[in-house]
Amino acid sequence: MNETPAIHLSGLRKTFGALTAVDGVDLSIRPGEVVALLGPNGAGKSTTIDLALGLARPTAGGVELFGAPPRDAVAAGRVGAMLQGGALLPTLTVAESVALVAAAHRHPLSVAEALDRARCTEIARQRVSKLSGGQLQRARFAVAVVSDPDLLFLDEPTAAMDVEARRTFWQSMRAFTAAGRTVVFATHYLDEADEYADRIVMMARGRIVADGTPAEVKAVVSGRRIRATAAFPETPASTAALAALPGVRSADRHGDVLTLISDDSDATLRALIPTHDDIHDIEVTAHTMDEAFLALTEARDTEGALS
Ligand SMILES: Nc1ncnc2c1ncn2[C@@H]1O[C@H](COP(=O)(O)OP(=O)(O)OP(=O)(O)O)[C@@H](O)[C@H]1O
Repeated sequence: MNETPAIHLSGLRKTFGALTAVDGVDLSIRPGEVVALLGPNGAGKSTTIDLALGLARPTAGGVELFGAPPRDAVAAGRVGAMLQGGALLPTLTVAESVALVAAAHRHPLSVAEALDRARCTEIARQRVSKLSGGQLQRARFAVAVVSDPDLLFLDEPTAAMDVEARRTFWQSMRAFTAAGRTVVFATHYLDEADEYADRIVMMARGRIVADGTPAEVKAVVSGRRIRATAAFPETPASTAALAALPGVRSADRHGDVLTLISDDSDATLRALIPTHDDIHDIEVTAHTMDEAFLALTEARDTEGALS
């Protein structure tokens, strides 16, 4: 394929003193892809976005947007962004904020069109200082799309929104991406990434630990933890028998407390209960995202990237 990528990051690194925030990221995103950057706090998502936009200088490695340095793509109005720290002037109305940014671009949308796309028409005359968290995010989205960009970066766009506001936000995003634009959004939420992205790039500790379709990435992180209290004696043979149950990835026992990590908790429980009638207080929980990221980071450290 010889299409120029919308985003090309190669060997990207960023250190802050002794801390490595981005640790050798290679990533190519095609025009039209909607990509979620998924990861826990401190994974390096915001720093990667800042580097991609040319707002921070990499310690090593390179960034190209549409085959050119970020500043060229930004100057050409091809890139929009909604960043975590991006403030709007509190005394302006929403419409004035959008108009101000539109004036800085060569081929902007009309203010009315940008407000409409961001579902901001009814709050157009409100002052920024009076907006709720969700309204403020919509206003920031209107500002990000007024240049009619081909590529949009969104850093945790729904952070301050309730469920309804999130739904409205993603509807306007769908309308934006239906026209073939490229979107990269950072999020902590697997469900949000699953529902709205074509591709999920998972980051942990500054690195990419998984990269694939939502179905592929969900399969990697969807393990369940089964915890139970066991009365039977702890022997190597009893632990090995637990580890051999269907779906079990690992079996661990500390005193009476048994912990199984399973890829198929239903199958594991169906086999466990008939053969172990002396266990009780069974509890099944989803892996937390942090546990999944940790497991992936450790797997990558020992086996190479899971992608
Ligand atoms: N300007 C800075 N100076 C020093 N350290 C920084 C700076 N910016 C980020 N960091 C550190 O780099 C690491 C990565 O931060 P980053 O904000 O990129 O992560 P993130 O994945 O976006 O996290 P979050 O989801 O909390 O926004 C963190 O440990 C953070 O404290």
